[in-house]
Amino acid sequence: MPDGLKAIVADPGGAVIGLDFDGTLSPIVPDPAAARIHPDGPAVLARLGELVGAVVIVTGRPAATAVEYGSLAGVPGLVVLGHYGLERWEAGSLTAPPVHPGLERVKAGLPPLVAGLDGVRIEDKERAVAVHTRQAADPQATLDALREPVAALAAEAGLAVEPGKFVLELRPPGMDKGMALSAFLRERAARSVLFAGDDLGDLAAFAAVRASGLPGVTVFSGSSELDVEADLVVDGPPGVLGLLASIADAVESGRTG
Ligand SMILES: O=P(O)(O)OC[C@H]1O[C@H](O[C@H]2O[C@H](CO)[C@@H](O)[C@H](O)[C@H]2O)[C@H](O)[C@@H](O)[C@@H]1O
Repeated sequence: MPDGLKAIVADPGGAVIGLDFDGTLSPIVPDPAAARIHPDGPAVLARLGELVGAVVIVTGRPAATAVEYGSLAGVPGLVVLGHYGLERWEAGSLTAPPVHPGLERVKAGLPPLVAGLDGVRIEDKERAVAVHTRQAADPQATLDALREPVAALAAEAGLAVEPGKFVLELRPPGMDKGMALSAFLRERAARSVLFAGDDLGDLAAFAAVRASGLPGVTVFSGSSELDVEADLVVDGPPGVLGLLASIADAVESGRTG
């Protein structure tokens, strides 16, 4: 067992368990609106929420969408940091900054830019917009063709481009999953940390785990789409949830044994 996991099990009250949503708790599907948490997810997270210091989901989704698609409203103590940390959902309440003024510009500019590109989908997330190519005949070539014009539009609007699995997101700059996780670790005075993710946007959170100076574990939710170095590599959402359940088992057996 990696040292970070041993620290979590030995002192669960000081542990922060950070989790990405899409590709980590929810299997990747062609239509972003059809994504739902793995069936074991809500029960495993509810169990873990009773055992550790905090469970926090750090996602590119709006926080309320992750709560809805994850059936997560009943998870004890859960915090959801949406839009890469711009939004915070906790105990049923959402706090979020005003919508970035550049969003209007990109919402108007994107449809003509993708017109004629079959299978390209625009996801309007209110505080960000995502351009998806997963449903195009050649998702990678379509994504590559869009990189430059999307970057130019984002720059005009004062927005950042966040690349991911067959997606380019245009979102407000100045925040990422690493900054969000680091601030949360300080807020909770964490004594250990685990972060599980599957995509490029999660790398900042992996770096934050390493920079925290805490006993920590990075967990990559593996698939054929991306290869990333982490302390542990598991097989997609079932693998992540299996790992979380085994942490809960170990904590509980430490209490009784
Ligand atoms: O930070 P996350 O929770 O991983 O969210 C990142 C983006 O995930 C979603 O897109 C990804 O999942 C879709 C559903 O499985 C898939 O169709 C798409 O190809 C993936 O890129 C979501 O739609 C975005 O809004 C999230 O920001």
